[in-house]
Amino acid sequence: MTTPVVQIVDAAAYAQAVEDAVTAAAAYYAGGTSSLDDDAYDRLVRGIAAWEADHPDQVLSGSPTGKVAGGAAEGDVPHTVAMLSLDNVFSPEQFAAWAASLARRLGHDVERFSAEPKFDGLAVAARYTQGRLTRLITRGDGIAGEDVSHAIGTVQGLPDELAEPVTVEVRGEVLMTTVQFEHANEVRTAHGGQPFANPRNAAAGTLRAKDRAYTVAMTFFGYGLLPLPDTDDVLAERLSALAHSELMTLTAGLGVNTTAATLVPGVTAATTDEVLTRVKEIAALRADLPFGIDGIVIKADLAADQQAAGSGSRAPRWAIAYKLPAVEKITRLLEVEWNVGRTGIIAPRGVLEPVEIDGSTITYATLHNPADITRRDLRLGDHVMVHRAGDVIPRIEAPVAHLRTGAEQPILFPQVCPRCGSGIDTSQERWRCEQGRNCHLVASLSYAAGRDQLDIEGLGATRVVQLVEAGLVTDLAGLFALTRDQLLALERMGDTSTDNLLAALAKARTQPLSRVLCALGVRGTGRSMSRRIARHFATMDHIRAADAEALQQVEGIGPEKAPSIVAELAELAPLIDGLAAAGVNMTEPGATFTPAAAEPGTEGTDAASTPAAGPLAGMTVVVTGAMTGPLEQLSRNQMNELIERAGGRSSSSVSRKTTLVVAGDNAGSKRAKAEDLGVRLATPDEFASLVADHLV
Ligand SMILES: NC(=O)c1ccc[n+]([C@@H]2O[C@H](COP(=O)([O-])OP(=O)(O)OC[C@H]3O[C@@H](n4cnc5c(N)ncnc54)[C@H](O)[C@@H]3O)[C@@H](O)[C@H]2O)c1
Ligand SMILES: [Zn+2]
Repeated sequence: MTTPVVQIVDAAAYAQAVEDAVTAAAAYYAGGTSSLDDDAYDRLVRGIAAWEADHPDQVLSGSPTGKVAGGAAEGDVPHTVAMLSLDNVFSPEQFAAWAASLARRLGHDVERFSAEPKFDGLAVAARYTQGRLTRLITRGDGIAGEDVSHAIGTVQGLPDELAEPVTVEVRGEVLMTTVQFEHANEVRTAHGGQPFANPRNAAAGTLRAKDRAYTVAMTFFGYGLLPLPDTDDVLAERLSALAHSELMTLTAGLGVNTTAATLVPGVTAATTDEVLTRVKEIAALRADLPFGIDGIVIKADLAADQQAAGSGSRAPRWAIAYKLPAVEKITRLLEVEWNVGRTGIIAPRGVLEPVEIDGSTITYATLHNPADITRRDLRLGDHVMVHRAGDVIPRIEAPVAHLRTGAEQPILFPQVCPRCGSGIDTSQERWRCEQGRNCHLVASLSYAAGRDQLDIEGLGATRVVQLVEAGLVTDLAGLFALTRDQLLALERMGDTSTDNLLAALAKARTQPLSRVLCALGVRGTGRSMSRRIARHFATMDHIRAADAEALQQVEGIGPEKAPSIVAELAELAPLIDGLAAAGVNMTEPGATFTPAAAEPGTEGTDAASTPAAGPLAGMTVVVTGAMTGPLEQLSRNQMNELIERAGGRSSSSVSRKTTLVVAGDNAGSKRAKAEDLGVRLATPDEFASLVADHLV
């Protein structure tokens, strides 16, 4: 898996690319505030390298290629032995080619490899004098680094004192575990600071920061042990002769954290195949690790092989980084949705500008709870670092705060349950609908009682909650079994309200089939689809008898929707039976069912061609603007019902297929479009007289 490179077309583009890369690297190493994610940076640098390979005489001296830290970092504490970077491979083939070239250089196969995780943090050298930690130095440009000794004491795994009073340098990676990162951002934002975009940036920024009002913990993993000028000769000689794996055992023995303490300890391997097996194992465990890794480091284990191979100016020849696909990308947070789970938990979910991570396009990411959003100071429109590893649901790691423009908006939290409209229990971090598991029932009953469905006046959300909480209703059919006494026993239900509700329920029983069907809330059957189905099949029995193929006779139902409607109706069978038993109407007035012709798909089998009678027969009608006169009280849905009762088809957009546009007051673009296309226009009054016989 190789990430495609950025294509550089000419010298000007090359110069720009170099400038962009140097700026990004400087920001990255200085405080973790690059505007590029690693993948974007790596593609840029590979593009630069590709161009330089073709134009060796035009390489700019500022180019990041071939330099430690892209030439962007420096320092004034010289390293005793250069602290280099690593070359990369991305596939088994590239790894095999590297091993083969190393073997050629050595004159024999590598005696033994070591393989260990490549920690995604930053390299430091920790100098111990007679067992005491005296100095902490960054990698810098590889030759000299920056003194960050102020961080001593905040890095777990790097003891102040070793188990033995030896003078040595331990090299390794400082990082933040996921938990340390979340804590660091919480503390930081609580102090009015901006959150770090990811653990690596957080570690880089924290390690270099001096005089902060607060301290946050980091973690160290050692992967190198070498003598210092003051190390006694015996030890110095011993360290220079030990294999990498032996040095690691020694390091752990001195009390320093190493890979041995992780789920993915370093191992040795005799062959490249064994190495590749280990690479796969580590890759598979990546998502479960409590810290980030971006690859596997493979080293020639024996000191003799290392010494024979030597090092280049940027990287040793005896080690290679087998890079794993990037799991982090920067994208934008467009919206936050609030979804209600089965148990009533109201969970936020981020809607992202689609971004590809490791071959999948990511459009959503989990956000845990409202407190989490506040803690991380997330805003709508923010650039965010999105993390996705393995099959784990993508998560927003943090905002990329330094990319803010000021146009970002606060994320609004819901005031009521977004599904059923009840109150929200905010006493815990995870918000929950006060209805808990009943939330869904309250929502579906409220929907069924709505104006465009059964239109049950007096049955608002509050009353539904009351009925559900009193245990009087457990499904839609239960509404029709409510007795006068039961209702009277409820709080705030007097004689009048009770009678009104019972009358509204009696009226609801007589609603046309289209509205009953809509009230069931079958996915994919909103108002207009319910009307089309009801007009096509005329009775609930015909609908229930229809298979997926028969359902596809209805305009707008395709091969995907049909089976899911059939399945959902089958699931709803007991409820539909209950409604029928409660006396709810199951027929569509004015509609007759004509079974489809034997050959499906031929002329005359779709709903539109079911010969419809009425003044609007064969017409497609669009309503726009405010209705007046006899139509004034009608909702859009009721207007559409009227159109269909009168034999027409209702539509919401004007096209060449539109036959009539009913344009009321303040009709805007639809009216203009109708005029453009020469579609017939009618005022609400003209239309009312046209369909007078069908007005109820
Ligand atoms: N986003 C940006 O703008 C930006 C800018 C510059 C660099 N970067 C990123 O930094 C990386 C390149 O930086 P680099 O030169 O520091 O190299 P690197 O991180 O790819 O590899 C070398 C480093 O790996 C580390 N390492 C981790 N585990 C190790 C182990 N077990 N053994 C030995 N070394 C181990 C050491 O710190 C070593 O210096 C790239 O991934 C690049 O994307 C990003
Ligand atoms: Zn709810």
